[in-house]
Amino acid sequence: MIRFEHVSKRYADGTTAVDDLSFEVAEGELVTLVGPSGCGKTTTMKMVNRLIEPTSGQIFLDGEDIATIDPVQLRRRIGYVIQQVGLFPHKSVLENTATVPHLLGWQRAKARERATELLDLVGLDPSVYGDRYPDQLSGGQRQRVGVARALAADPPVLLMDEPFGAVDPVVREHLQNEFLRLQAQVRKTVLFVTHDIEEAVRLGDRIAVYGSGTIEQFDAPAAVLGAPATPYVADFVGADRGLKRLTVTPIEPGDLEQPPVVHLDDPLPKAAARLAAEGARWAVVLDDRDNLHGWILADAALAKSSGTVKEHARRMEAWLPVGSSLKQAFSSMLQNDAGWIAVLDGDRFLGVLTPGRLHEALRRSIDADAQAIPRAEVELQTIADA
Ligand SMILES: Nc1ncnc2c1ncn2[C@@H]1O[C@H](COP(=O)(O)OP(=O)(O)OP(=O)(O)O)[C@@H](O)[C@H]1O
Repeated sequence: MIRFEHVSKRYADGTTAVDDLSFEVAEGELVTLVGPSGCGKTTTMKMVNRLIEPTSGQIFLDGEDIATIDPVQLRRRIGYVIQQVGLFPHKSVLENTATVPHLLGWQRAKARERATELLDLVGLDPSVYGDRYPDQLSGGQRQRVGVARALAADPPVLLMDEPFGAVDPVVREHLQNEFLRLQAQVRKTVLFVTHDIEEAVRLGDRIAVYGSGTIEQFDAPAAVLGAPATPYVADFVGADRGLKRLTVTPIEPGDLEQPPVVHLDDPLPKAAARLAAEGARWAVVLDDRDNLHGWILADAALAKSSGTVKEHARRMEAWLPVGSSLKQAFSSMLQNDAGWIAVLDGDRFLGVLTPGRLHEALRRSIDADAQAIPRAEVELQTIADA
């Protein structure tokens, strides 16, 4: 979809910002460009929408050399989101979002309809925020409007230059999650610039790690973390690779524990007997369709009580869909102050992830990469057998 062939950019003062760069981004792929300040990420990105012209080399969009496309036409095919969102201060949120459809000559009603749909998509209720002005929004909300505006004309390509760089870490994580959900729906071809390796790992299907004007490694996040191509990359991704790996390691069904399960309509003595038989302190409570309801704690009174599990069950807030990252699991445990979290496939209960199992999954993932085999095939050695 986007292809760089031997692209270099030398500025008038002699600075070589980008040096003989060749790489390709597939359709629907999200590639993050990451590296320290001044390594040429922004220059790379701005050459795609011709805000900067290369000194040599060619860039192709969908097979077409962009040097042959009129820059205005080109930019209509490319959404652009930057850190200082650049919303028009005197236009409402809805009008800001409808900017490109207006420029493209869409009818007013159709442009407003599209803008409304997009605000919804980025998680801003149009009936609440549509008529506000940018200075009546938080930083995170302004960034969402920026994303909505960039998507308004449904361009196949999105360029995002540190779009979440100016918000605090909590809002940033929210925006990243929302953006991932959005991208799963809209599947744009995205180039995303960041200097934060954690963000690059979290969002990228692949990551381009920049050295000085060149790409040192272009690979899937797990490969960049697990097998850095050069000492420079190893240094850049940092010593706490194990922690970052939490971000890219999904929860798999094999990671889960199977605690005792009781149902909402079970009589309490039956539930108590179940817990006693398994020597468990708690059980997971499912409803009659085997969907997660919550959990129940073993206590002495349970066996003697009449009634059903329903009256004693507690709601479970800490749950995640299978495939979520171990990092999400870890933060959900911390946020909910829970010793375990339930893992679901749709509504179906699959099992629970405990801190011990989380740690094992992480070690398996590291060992699997070292041995280049699937995670499920790794046998963990304990200190005793080592
Ligand atoms: N107009 C310009 N004239 C001269 N040098 C420039 C110009 N724009 C950028 N540079 C230089 O080119 C190099 C690459 O800049 P670029 O903005 O692409 O880096 P970056 O990786 O995006 O950095 P940051 O993360 O700080 O935004 C830097 O050394 C920068 O100083």
